[in-house]
Amino acid sequence: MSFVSVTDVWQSYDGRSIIERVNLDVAEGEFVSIVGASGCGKSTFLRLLLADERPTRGTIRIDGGAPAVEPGRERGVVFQRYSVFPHMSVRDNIVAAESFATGLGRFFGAKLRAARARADGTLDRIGLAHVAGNYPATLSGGMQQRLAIGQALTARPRILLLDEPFGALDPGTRIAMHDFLTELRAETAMTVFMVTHDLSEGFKLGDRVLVFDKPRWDPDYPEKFGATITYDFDARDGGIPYQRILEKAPGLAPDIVSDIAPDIAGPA
Ligand SMILES: Nc1ncnc2c1ncn2[C@@H]1O[C@H](COP(=O)(O)OP(=O)(O)OP(=O)(O)O)[C@@H](O)[C@H]1O
Repeated sequence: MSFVSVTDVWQSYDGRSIIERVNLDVAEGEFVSIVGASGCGKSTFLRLLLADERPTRGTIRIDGGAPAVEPGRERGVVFQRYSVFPHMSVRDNIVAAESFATGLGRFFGAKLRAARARADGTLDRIGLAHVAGNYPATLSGGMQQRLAIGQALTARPRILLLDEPFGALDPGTRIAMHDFLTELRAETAMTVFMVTHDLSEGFKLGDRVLVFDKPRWDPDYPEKFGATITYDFDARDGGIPYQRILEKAPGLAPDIVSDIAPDIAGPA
């Protein structure tokens, strides 16, 4: 049985169709990468999974039920820009995230001490124990993003939603973060949805790579039709080498290829 089930989902804003006819079944523990041209509705799709918004049409089911409005234990989320609290120490960032995600309110006394001990366990796991007392501003970009992932994991969510989590990092840090995420995934068996602008990253980390694109196009009214999943590639065991994706998907729009994989795009 699928763990996340998306059936005929549409989303429009003020009559502008953003995504349409999206159908998807994801098993628990799968890692799903999402790519597509800028503005095609990838973040919108994540917000629907997060239940930040309700779809204009269609249904989303997580483990057979409607997604809870409060992400809490079910879903954790990480965005491209660091979402850490700058005025709190690294340890207190984890404590605050836990109290927020679990809806338990601020911790005091023995509960605070216990939460700090749990936070230290999380920091150990994400390699930040040595900077537990520091403020986030003293950390590198990669460390801040690890902290953001640590925050998302405090409530032990079953689904992790990542919106271009490594987009702001330099290439070396990015590769270190790939290793970190791969290890974390092996430990937790989480289901992951990751939006990325990098096809090679999508294939490296994902079990599947979904491409969002507009299959219908009205030149007089470009906003008439929304994007949907036009390809669902198997990326398990490395899948097809991403460089050869055009052999498998000759219909992949050139503007998408030049956006997500400029190294294999043909001349403009
Ligand atoms: N709440 C909203 N109200 C109105 N329009 C919105 C809203 N949220 C998103 N949009 C519009 O929907 C479109 C899709 O946005 P979205 O951020 O989902 O695209 P994206 O594929 O994630 O883009 P990018 O790759 O650039 O991050 C954009 O044109 C955006 O302006």
